[in-house]
Amino acid sequence: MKINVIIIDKKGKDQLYAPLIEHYKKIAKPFAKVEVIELFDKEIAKAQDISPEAAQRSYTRALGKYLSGGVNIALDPSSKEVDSFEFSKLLKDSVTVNFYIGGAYGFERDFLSKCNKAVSFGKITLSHKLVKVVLLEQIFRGLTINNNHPYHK
Ligand SMILES: C[S@@+](CC[C@H](N)C(=O)[O-])C[C@H]1O[C@@H](n2cnc3c(N)ncnc32)[C@H](O)[C@@H]1O
Repeated sequence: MKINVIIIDKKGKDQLYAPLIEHYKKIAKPFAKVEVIELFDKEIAKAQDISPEAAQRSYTRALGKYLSGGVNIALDPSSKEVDSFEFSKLLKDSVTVNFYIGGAYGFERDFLSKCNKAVSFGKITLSHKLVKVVLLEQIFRGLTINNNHPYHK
């Protein structure tokens, strides 16, 4: 199984969280190959200076090319809240699952409508860097639930 975490973020800038991210990728290996794909370019930087709408459009442009392969799940604070057991079901019976983390201005409605599902980790807004860590822990937890591994107990 392949799990891609696709995030609007500058490459290699999160040294604070990098060891945790590597940790979760490593311990998930017996169950799935987890890859983190960071996307950021001049167009996104420029759009973020123009308006929230322009920023969201630039995120859709960057993320959109990944939508064609696998099950697509956006992380969106205003969508349906899921607990860890519901979350684990998102990982069941799929060859490829793509998770999307938005930039500072969140997602365009149009992008969310193209995903198979949008889920929330609660009403609080987490920084995109912190969401990445929380998501990776939940991915590992979900994989252990699905594989009956004691970690989730
Ligand atoms: C700084 S937040 C953006 C906040 C933006 N105002 C919004 O409503 O989406 C950056 C990204 O982190 C993710 N995120 C932050 N808090 C979240 C939560 N509670 N549940 C799910 N995703 C969250 C989302 O993918 C969001 O696009």
